[in-house]
Amino acid sequence: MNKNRIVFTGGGSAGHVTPNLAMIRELNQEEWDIVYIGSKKGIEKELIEKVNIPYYSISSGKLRRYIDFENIIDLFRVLKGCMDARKVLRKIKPNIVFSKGGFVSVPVIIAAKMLKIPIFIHESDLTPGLANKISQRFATRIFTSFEETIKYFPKNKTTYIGSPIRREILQGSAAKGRKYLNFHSKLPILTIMGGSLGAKKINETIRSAIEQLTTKYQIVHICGKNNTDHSMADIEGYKQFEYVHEELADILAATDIVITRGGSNSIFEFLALKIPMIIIPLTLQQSRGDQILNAKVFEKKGYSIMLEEEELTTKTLITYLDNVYEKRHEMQMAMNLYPNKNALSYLVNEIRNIR
Ligand SMILES: CC(=O)N[C@H]1[C@@H](OP(=O)(O)OP(=O)(O)OC[C@H]2O[C@@H](n3ccc(=O)[nH]c3=O)[C@H](O)[C@@H]2O)O[C@H](CO)[C@@H](O)[C@@H]1O
Repeated sequence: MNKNRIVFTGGGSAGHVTPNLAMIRELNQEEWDIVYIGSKKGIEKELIEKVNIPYYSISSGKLRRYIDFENIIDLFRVLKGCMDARKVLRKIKPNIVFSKGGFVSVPVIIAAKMLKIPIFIHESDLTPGLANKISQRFATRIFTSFEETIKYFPKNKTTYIGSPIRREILQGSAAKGRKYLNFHSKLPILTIMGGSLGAKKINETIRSAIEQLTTKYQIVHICGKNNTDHSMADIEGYKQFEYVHEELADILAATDIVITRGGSNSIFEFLALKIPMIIIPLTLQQSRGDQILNAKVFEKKGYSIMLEEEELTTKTLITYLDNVYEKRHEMQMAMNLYPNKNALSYLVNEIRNIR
C-alpha cells in the first residue's frame, strides 16, 4: 500500500510542538509516513526524538519586530532555511505540510508554497504570532484555538476548532500522580508551571513564600531548564522539576490548583482538566502581549484569575491563591460549560481528507 506523507513543523518552545505531538500520535503510522522539520537546537528536537520519527533540521533565524543588526544575519539564516526546507520537501514529496508556528516554521511554509504542497496552520494564541502572520497568506487552511482569533485571518480559509490537546494528558491517574510525587491526600496539590521555558520571577516568589505555602499545599514546581534549587531539595511537600514529560498527565490529574504562564496550550489543557488557574502572563516587556490577552479571555469566562507579574509578591501570591481555592468549585462550574470541540479529531480528519 502506498503511504501518504505528512511533514510537521513548528518549534522554539514546547507550545509550538505539543499540538504536533498530539497529531503525530493520532495519525495511523501504517497509513502515514510522518516527518518533522525543526531547528538544529530547539526544544522540538528533544521532544520529537521521543516519538521516533525522522527529524530534519534546517537553518533558522529569529524574527523580530524591531530594528536590529542581528536581523540582517537572521534574514540570511531564514533564506538558508528556505533552501534547506526545499531540499527536504523535494525529497519527501509530502501530501501536506502542517505547521504549528514558531520561527522555524516560516522557511518550511515558504518552501512548501513554492512546491505547491497544501499547507495547514494552527494558531494557538488569541492574536496571531509573527510566524503565522507571515504564513497565513501561503496557507491552504488556518485553524484557531480561540473563537476570537478568526477575525485576524482570511475568512474563507479559517476555522475555529479549539486546542488540539494530547490525548494522554487527559488520561492521567491522580493516585499514580500522588505516588510518583510521594504526596499524601491530606493537603491539596498546587502545581506551578512557568511555561515550557520556566519563569524567573515566579520561581523566586514561590521560593520566598515556600514556608507559608507548604502549610496549606503540597507543591509541584516545574521551573524550567537549569532552574531547580538544590538547596531546597529536602523540603517536605515541595518537588521541583526542570520539565516533566510523560508523568505530567498523572501530576495534573492529582493537581487541585495551578499557577501558570498564559501559554495557550497549557491553559487549554488545564481548562480541559478543569483545574482552577492563576495565570501570570508574560509582560509586555517580555513579549508581544499575547499571553495577557489569553489570560483576560479566560478570566472573563470565569476559568481563572489573572495576576500581572508587576503585581506579583509573596503577599499577592498568597491572597490570590486563597481566593482561587475558595472559588474553585465556582470556577469548575464555569469550565463545565466550555464546549469541548475535540480539535484533535477534527484536525486529523481534515488532514485525512486532503490526501
Ligand atoms: C515564551 C513564549 O514564546 N511563549 C509562548 C509559547 O509558550 P509555551 O511554549 O510555554 O507554550 P504553551 O504554554 O502554549 O505550551 C507548553 C506545552 O508544553 C507542555 N509542557 C510544559 C512544561 C512541562 O514540564 N511539560 C510539558 O509537557 C504543556 O503541557 C504544553 O502542552 O507558545 C504559546 C503558544 O503559542 C504562547 O502562548 C506563549 O506565549
